[in-house]
Amino acid sequence: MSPASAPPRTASSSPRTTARARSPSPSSSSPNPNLSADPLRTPHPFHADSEENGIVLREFYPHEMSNARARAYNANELPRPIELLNSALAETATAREMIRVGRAVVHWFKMDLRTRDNRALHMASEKAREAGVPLIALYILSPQDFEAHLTSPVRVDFMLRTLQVLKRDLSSLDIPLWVETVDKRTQLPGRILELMTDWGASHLFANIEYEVDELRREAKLVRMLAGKGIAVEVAHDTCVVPPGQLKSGTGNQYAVYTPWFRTWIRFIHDNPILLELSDPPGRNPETAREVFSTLYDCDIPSAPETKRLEVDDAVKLCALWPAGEHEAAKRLEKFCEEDIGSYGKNRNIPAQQGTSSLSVHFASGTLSSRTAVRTARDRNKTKKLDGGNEGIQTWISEVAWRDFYKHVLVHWPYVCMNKPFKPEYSNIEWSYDNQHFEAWKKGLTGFPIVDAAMRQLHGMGYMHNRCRMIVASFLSKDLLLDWRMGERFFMENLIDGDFASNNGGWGFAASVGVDPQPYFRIFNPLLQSEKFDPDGEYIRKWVPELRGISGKAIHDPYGRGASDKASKAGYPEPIVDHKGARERALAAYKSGIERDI
Ligand SMILES: Cc1cc2nc3c(=O)[nH]c(=O)nc-3n(C[C@H](O)[C@H](O)[C@H](O)COP(=O)(O)OP(=O)(O)OC[C@H]3O[C@@H](n4cnc5c(N)ncnc54)[C@H](O)[C@@H]3O)c2cc1C
Repeated sequence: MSPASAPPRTASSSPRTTARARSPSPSSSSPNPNLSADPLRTPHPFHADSEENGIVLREFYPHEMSNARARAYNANELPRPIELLNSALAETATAREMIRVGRAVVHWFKMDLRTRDNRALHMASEKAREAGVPLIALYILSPQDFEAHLTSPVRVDFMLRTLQVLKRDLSSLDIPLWVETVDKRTQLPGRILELMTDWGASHLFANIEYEVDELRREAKLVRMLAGKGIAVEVAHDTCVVPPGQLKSGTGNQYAVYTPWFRTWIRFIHDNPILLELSDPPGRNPETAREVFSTLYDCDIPSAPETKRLEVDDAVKLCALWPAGEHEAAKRLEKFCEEDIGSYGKNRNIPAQQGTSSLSVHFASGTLSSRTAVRTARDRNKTKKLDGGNEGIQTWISEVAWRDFYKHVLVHWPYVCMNKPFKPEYSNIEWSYDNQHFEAWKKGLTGFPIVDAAMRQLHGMGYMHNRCRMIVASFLSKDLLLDWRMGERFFMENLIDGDFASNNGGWGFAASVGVDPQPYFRIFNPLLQSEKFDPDGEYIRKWVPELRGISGKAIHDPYGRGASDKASKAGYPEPIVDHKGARERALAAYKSGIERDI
């Protein structure tokens, strides 16, 4: 669910909270900053200026980890958070085995908000069934976690709507869903212990979340509860292949996708159980409603104030993104029925509905990637993931990216600490030009494809993958802005915000992640626009100022003889010259990487 955490911010920068700043109307005048203007150089939170105990201090936690500490992880000199959890499980294994089932078994829902094909929920249900006791479902809402993890208001709204669906589904099986808000995130383990004790429950089941905070918290919880005679049992669920399973020929974790993907496929072929789907929970014993009567009419809370949507936005988003696992299943079915065959051809064209739009469901756990891969595979004429229909193969390879970035996060946990994958990339000198950042955020850069994409984000809480790459490359290469500002802004605004995928995507586009290619991977926004939005359909949809411009000028109105129309409509001139910006970026990357540290 989250990276290493940050403390609550004073104000939400989300465009859709009740205190939001609206996207400009087509006719409104824009700041239109350009490179020659004197830029505002207000210090930004990511602008480091002091160092203490090897950690670069920044205004907001998480601090960037020092290069020395990151290298210590790479040299296997520091235990990774997953290892802390594994040690806690190993050390308590005997004690946990001896714990007899109490009056109930509990499943703790986190980012796995579904009943179907949910590994830990299935284990919990089986445990309860074998012992003939009720299963209780628990969800703990932590506003501090939302702040710390930069969860967007659209995402919070989606999760709360999903909880309503989940509550109904569980209730139809006589399983109560107890939802509680915990003010301070540090109180969460203690509160779980209190609830388990009150309910007389002996076993807590949960799926593993792979972010640093969560792994550390779960390791503590396993030990703390074992000491009180309560067993915590965890399951790998969110990835098709659990992190840590795939090693290169030299026994190392892969940092490059293509060889990793080949091994991922082979591993699944060798372990078909990975695509076996778990049954949903069974019905609770009839006595459950009597014994735990107070747990059945628990209300789903509304969003914390800083994460609340305006009413009109809430209505719009509810229609755009219907919540819950049934919607996910319907969407998956429709995509596999109608679109997957042409996915390879259409997936890069943002004006088309060529992709599945399932990321919101993966991120909230209303759909498992196992179910997705299995469903797609079952449509194919072969059981091999790398054979048969090309569209199916390509889509499965995209779902695999999600696994890949989680594997990366688990092995190199310092990417959670605002750290580039290669420590030496920390030396690149970024810009903190606020006018540029504002223009990028608002979709007023004067680069139509960039502006369309940013406005899609504001309008839908979502952006097409091709456009995510374009705007991320534009921010980090053309504007040379610190990529972490963009990464954060995405998390604060995406409905499918997922730490590992977002961090991986930004790492790819800004060349600070695994397999960085700074000297080759600099997107030309104009060429991208012409190639992937050839008729300008996507641009016209999201940038109404440009609707009156026809032909190729849509991609570059000021460079292609449509200046009058564009400026009359209030559309800004380009804030940078791409060619010059490219040279500047190359020089900055080169000098940063080569600087000795
Ligand atoms: C800068 C940047 C930031 C991103 N941030 C996120 C994020 O916060 N959350 C998120 O889920 N995805 C993120 N992505 C990946 C990708 O853009 C989205 O997953 C995709 O656009 C979702 O649309 P879809 O469901 O229609 O995808 P489809 O094309 O239908 O793909 C199916 C699924 O495969 C997975 N997938 C596809 N491409 C990627 C990828 N490049 N990386 C990881 N998983 C992938 C997703 O789970 C997606 O739902 C980011 C990409 C970039 C370049």
